Order: sequence, then structure tokens, then C-alpha cells
Amino acid sequence: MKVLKFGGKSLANGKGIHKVVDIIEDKVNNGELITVVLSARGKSTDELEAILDKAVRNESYQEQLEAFKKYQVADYAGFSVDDEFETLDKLFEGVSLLGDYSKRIKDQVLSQGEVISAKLITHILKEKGVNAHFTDSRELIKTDGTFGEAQPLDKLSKENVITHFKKYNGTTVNVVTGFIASNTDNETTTLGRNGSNYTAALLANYLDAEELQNFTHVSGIYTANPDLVSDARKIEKLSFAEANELAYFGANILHAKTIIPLIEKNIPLRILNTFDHNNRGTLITAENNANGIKSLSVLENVSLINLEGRGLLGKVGVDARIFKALAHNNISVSMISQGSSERGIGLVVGADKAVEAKKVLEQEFEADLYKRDVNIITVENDVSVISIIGQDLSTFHRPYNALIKNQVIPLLFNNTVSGKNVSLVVYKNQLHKALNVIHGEIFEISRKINIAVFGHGLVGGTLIDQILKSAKEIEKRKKIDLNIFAVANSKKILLNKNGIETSWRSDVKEGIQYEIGDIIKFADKHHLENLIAIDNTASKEFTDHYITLVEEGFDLVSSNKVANTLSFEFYKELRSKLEEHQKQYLYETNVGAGLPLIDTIKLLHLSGENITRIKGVFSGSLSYLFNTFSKEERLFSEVLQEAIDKGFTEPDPREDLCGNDVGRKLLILARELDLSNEFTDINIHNLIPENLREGGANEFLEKLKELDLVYQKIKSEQKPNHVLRYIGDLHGDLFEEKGILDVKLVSVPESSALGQVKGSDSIFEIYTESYGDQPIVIQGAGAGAAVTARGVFGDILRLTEKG
Ligand SMILES: NC(=O)C1=CN([C@@H]2O[C@H](COP(=O)(O)OP(=O)(O)OC[C@H]3O[C@@H](n4cnc5c(N)ncnc54)[C@H](O)[C@@H]3O)[C@@H](O)[C@H]2O)C=CC1
Ligand SMILES: N[C@@H](CC=O)C(=O)O
Repeated sequence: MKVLKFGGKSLANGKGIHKVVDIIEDKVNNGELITVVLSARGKSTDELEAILDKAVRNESYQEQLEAFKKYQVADYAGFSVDDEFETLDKLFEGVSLLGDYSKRIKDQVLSQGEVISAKLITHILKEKGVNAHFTDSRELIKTDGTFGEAQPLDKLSKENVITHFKKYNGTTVNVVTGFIASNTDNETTTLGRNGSNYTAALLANYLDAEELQNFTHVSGIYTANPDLVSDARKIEKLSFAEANELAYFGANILHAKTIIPLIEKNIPLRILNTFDHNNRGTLITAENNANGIKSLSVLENVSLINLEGRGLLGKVGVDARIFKALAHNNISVSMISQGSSERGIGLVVGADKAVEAKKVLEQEFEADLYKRDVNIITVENDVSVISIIGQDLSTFHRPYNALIKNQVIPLLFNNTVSGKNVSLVVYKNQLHKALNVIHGEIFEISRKINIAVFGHGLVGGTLIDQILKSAKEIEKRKKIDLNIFAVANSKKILLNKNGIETSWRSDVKEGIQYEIGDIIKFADKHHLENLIAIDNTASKEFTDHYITLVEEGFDLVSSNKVANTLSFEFYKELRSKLEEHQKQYLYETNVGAGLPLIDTIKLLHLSGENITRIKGVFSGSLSYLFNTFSKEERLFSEVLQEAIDKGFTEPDPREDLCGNDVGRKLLILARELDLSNEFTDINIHNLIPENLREGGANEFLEKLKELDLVYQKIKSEQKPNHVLRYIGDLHGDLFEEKGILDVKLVSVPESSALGQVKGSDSIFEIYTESYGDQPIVIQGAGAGAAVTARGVFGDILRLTEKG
């Protein structure tokens, strides 16, 4: 015999109830021996409770009661539950008159939900020719007299069940009311919330059932609640011990007490979906899983009570007093954690008990509060407990670090000594994000990295295309899901929590106006984790948002060099904010575009290698300009225009020509060596003649030809076999506070290392103490959207590894 239990959602009007009847019919037609246990339909129990509350306040409840009745008989001609409705009318009338009701009355009211449900299904089954028998569990399950949470009297109940099932057996399908029972005076009692599951487990136990099938609206037990974690996976098999842990820690389709009767008789429990009944669901048996399972469960309606006081230090019996006082008032503690100094003790209790718990503790510790041994007892209401079932402390650092990185700081955590379970208390408004972060970490599911791209010009646009093109491959190889949820220019933003599409260029035109706070709110609203902001602008204004972004949990990647070349004070402030919030800032493309320069210098410096000088052609655009102009008989303005058209220059090419861009790169390298130079310390040879320095970029571009004569003269005045190069040179005593930074145009022999540089290549000569006169040379394309975007992409991937 199999016991089938159907929950309220399965029995709701519409699709649900038909599915339930189909499942029962199918089993009967297959010759299976079954017993059916039912909950009240839809939200009937909650509705009956709500009507009761109105009645006791002497408010009008008739309309709600009529709606309840209508729902129960809807579409079922010939089905009558007049007796139950009459009972309800009388009970509500009495409660309304008295302005009071007892738990006994409440049990009588609520029990009608199950009775109506079982009667209806019996009626429908009979109409379909199934030999169904309505079975009122009050005649079978006998309990003690604790109304609202009665305990079954096993011996008596078992005898009743066996006698009943001897009489109604064979092809008869007993349709049993769940949740309700009666005491030895035959008064109605209930088994507490989730009581229908308990009824089913008791019947399975008494009847030595082969399996208990619990039909719900979900397809089994998941690694986390799928409503909160979209990547949650179904668990195929669980042991009772694991199920028990899950049940205790809030997996609301399991309840600890329902498992015990099954464990006793080794009866497998299968969690199934009424709406997808071909799915095999989750099977729970006595068999232990070799690898153990991991799952996240949540207790949402809890409060955190904190008892704080210096005087608790070393005092014996403080915990005992807490537990005794709370237990005396029937308040259960689901979690406790205390500092080794015993100065603070945190307890988790049900949210509905928090006020009472605080009062009880204040009474218990009245004298200690007076003596200031206890300073304060506080209640934090908006919290939830996440339990990582199957987790021990050996690998807990991974989800924990991920939480901190995502700015979810647990208020309290504890673990079990035996068994595997770590629980954390987090603020409720961070629950969704916390679950997703932990889930992504503990399962080998792709870790989602949520990226906001600011600036979608040459570099930004190329980067977005590169990411979209490689995202699938990266997910396959590295289990990282790169999700671009925002693309913005200075005015408009395109937002999509599930990631932008390849049509982003046209979509962004339809974007909305925004302020930086809107992106932060968007990320918060959609619980986006592992946030990275990418700055592909050349804007000073945008760098004003860096600190806010870091404070709001974003890592930063930037091709924009401005932030690293503002005042040294800002440079330090940004780094201290990054440290404070455990965020990263990567900017490999700031010097040398896609070349691995910053990383190399950082490593050399960190490993104690003394760098004595860095010299070279730092600008890709000016490299192209002078390499080409020196070699070919062409106009300076024509070659310059070519460098602009190839995307080598800054958005405003004057930034290259005036030396600022090379100056910035030099300053960035100097600061990597812990020098505290300011931009004003750089000696820059400005390539723009003074008469062309005023006015806007467009005006300048119209006058490019005026540069031709100037540079033709410089070119012709060189020594033979010499070429022009625009170089950066960081030298001086680099162990002092500041180095010497020069940016200048030089004429060098064509045969020298600098003289041989080609195309838009940059060359960096790094002199160190160990390498002596032979510098480490890094050379390659120093500008261009594709190489730069690739460098930014590299920084993003580096960040995902650090995470
Ligand atoms: N082109 C190259 O070879 C290299 C460029 N870089 C850096 O890459 C950055 C981007 O360069 P390009 O793509 O060539 O410039 P671009 O002019 O093509 O693109 C810049 C984009 O930033 C947007 N923007 C400007 N202010 C903004 C703000 N406040 N908020 C949001 N968006 C804003 C603009 O609307 C534009 O879409 C620059 O900082 C540049 O120095 C770095 C290394 C090499
Ligand atoms: N404009 C810059 C681009 C890279 O930083 C250059 O020419 O090098």
C-alpha cells in the first residue's frame, strides 16, 4: 500500500484538483493499492482563521464566509457540504456573540477545511466510478487534549487505523482528512501546522506502507528555494538524517515530526509534483549518501535578540538563566552564539515571540541591568537565518568570503560540532542576494558576474562585443557567467538584469536618462551579486563616482587613466576605500593598452626588485605618428589624421599631442613604485604650438595643417639617420619620495632600440638593480580599440579569479 498526500495548492480550484483526481484514478486503474490523505483546499485554513479573527472582533465576516463557501462548492453540482457550513455558521455566530474563542473552538473551525476537502474528492472519485470512501481521521487518530498542537496517542490510534483499514480494504480508496484528530472525549483536535503531512506519516507507519508520496506544487527538494535562487537544482536522493536537518532549518515541505514515523519503519518518502507527476521528484530513504548533500534552507520570520554586558564575563549560569526564562514562557531558541568573553550573547527566536522574549529576559536580568552587568537587551527584527546544510568549517571560507565581497556581513553565525551545518543570520533585505552568492559558491554552478559598462565608444563598444561573443565559451570553460546588466554613456543607460543582447547598440538609444544612484538601486532591487563597474570613458566627472561605487559593492576596472592621475590624496583615499570594502581596482590598460605592463611592474616591485628607471615610447598614437612621419615623405597632419582615424588617439587627440596622455602613464607607473608624485611634477614637452592651444577640439582639428611646417622643420634639422620619438622617462632616485618624470620629443639613431619601433607599438624599458644595464623590454601594440578592450576583458577575468 502507498499513502498519497496532497497539499492545499494541489487541491485548489482549476487545474490542481483535476490533476489530483487524475493521479488517483491512474493509480487505481493500474491496480495500485493506495490511501489518500488531504489538506484543506487552497488557502482554506488561512481563510477560516481570518474569518474567525473578524468574528471575535465582532466585525462583519458574512461576505468573506460566503466567498469561502462559494469557493468550496464551485463547479461541483450535486456536492453538498451543508452540515459543515451549518457547523461553521454556528461556530462563527457564537464567537461573534462572545467576543472570544478557545483553542478548542478554533480546532473545530479549522477542521472543516479538511472535512470539506476529503468529502469533495470522495464525491468526484465516486462520480468517476472509483470505489472511494470518505474517512474522517477524527475517528482514527486519537490524541492528548492539547488543542492546536495535539500529540497522537499511538497505541490507540494504530488500533483504530488497523481496524478501519481491515473493513475498508482491497479496491477501496480511503480518502482521509489530514491535520485533524480527536481526543479521548471525541472532541476535535488538530496536529499543528503541516499536520496533514503528519497524518500521512502516521498512517504510513501504522499500515506499514511501502512508500509515502507527498504531492506538492514543486518537483522535489531543491538545493535552495527556486523562487529565491533561480539556479537551484533538484536533489534526487536524500537520507532521512539530511531531510531531518532540512526540515528543522525551514525547508517548508518537510517537517521534522513527520519524518520520525517514517524513520521508525524505514518507509521511503517521495516528494512529488502534482502538476508534473511524471517527474520522479526527490526520494528520501534511510540510505546515507556517500558524498553528502548540500542545500540551503531559510528561516524567514525570526528575530535576533542581543544581550550585552561586561558583567557577564566569567559568570556561571547565564545561558541557563536565558534558556530557563524563555522555556518557561514557551519561547523556543533556534540559534545561539556567544563571544568567548561572554560579553555578548545573540539568540534567534520566532519573530512573533521577539517582544515577549525581550520582556522575559529584561525581567530575568532586572538586577543585572540595574547593576549594569547587563547593559542592554536589543531586538533586531528584520533578519533571516540561512542554514547551509552539509557544510562544515573546512570549506566555509569560500561562501563566507563571497558574502563579504558582496557586502553581506552576517550578524551572527554558528556551526554544529557533529554533523555538517553552518547557519548565518543576515538582514532580511540581503537574504535574496546572500542565498544566490552562497549557492553560486558551494555548487559548481556558474558564478554570475554582473557587469555595468560605462562608455561604449571605441574601447567600450569593442569590449561589449568581445564579452558577448565569448561569454558562452567562458561559462563552459571557467564556470563564470558574465552578465552585462548595464550599458551607459554620459546621458542614457540601458538596463537588463538578465543581460543585454547583441542588439545593444540600437537598444541603448532607447535607454533612459540616469544618475549613478539609479544603477546602484537597480542592482540592489534585483539582488545582483559580484558587481563590476567598467570605466571606458575618458571622463573626470565619471571618476567622481568611483568611491560611491566601491562603497556600494562594485569592483572597478578602468581603461580611463584619469582616476589614477588626480591628486595623490585622492589616489590614497580610493585605495583606502578599496581596502575598507575589500574591493579591487584593476587598470592594466592604463599604460600600454593590452600589454602586460602594470602587472609586471607591480610584481617586480612587490618582490623587492629595485626598479631604477622606466623609459620608452609610451604612446601608441604618437608612436604611429612619429614612426610613419620620420620614415615616409608625408605631411605631419595627414599621418596625425590617420592615427585619429585608426582609434589610437584619445577621444580628444590634443590630450596625446599636448603630452598629457604620456604624462599620465608616467605618473601611473611612478605611483606603482610608491612615489608620491603629482601631475604638476611632470616636465612635459607640449607638441602643440602655443597659437593652437586655445579653443575646442573641433577647431583644433580644422587647423591640423598648421602643424606641417613646424614638424617638417624639426624633422629636417635632425642628424643623419636619426628619427623622432616622443618618449617618457621616469628616473632619478626612485627610493626617494618623488621621482623625475620627463615627457619629451627626442631624435634618436634609427638603429637604436627606440629608433626601430614600428607601427603603433609602444616600448617600455624597465631598468632594475638585478638586470643592470640590460633592461626588461616590453614591446607591442600600444593603442587600438581591439587590444585595449582585450586588456580590459583580461582585468575582468582576473577579478573573477580573485573573487
Ligand atoms: N584607444 C586606445 O587605444 C586606448 C584607450 N584607452 C582609454 O579608453 C578610454 C575610452 O577611449 P575610447 O573608447 O577611444 O573613447 P570614445 O570617445 O570612443 O568613448 C568614450 C565613451 O564614453 C562616454 N562617456 C563620456 N563621459 C561619460 C560619463 N560621464 N559617463 C558615461 N559615459 C561617458 C562617451 O559617450 C563615449 O561613449 C579612454 O579613457 C582612453 O584613454 C586606454 C588605452 C588605449
Ligand atoms: N591615446 C593613447 C591610447 C592608449 O592609452 C595612446 O596613444 O597611447
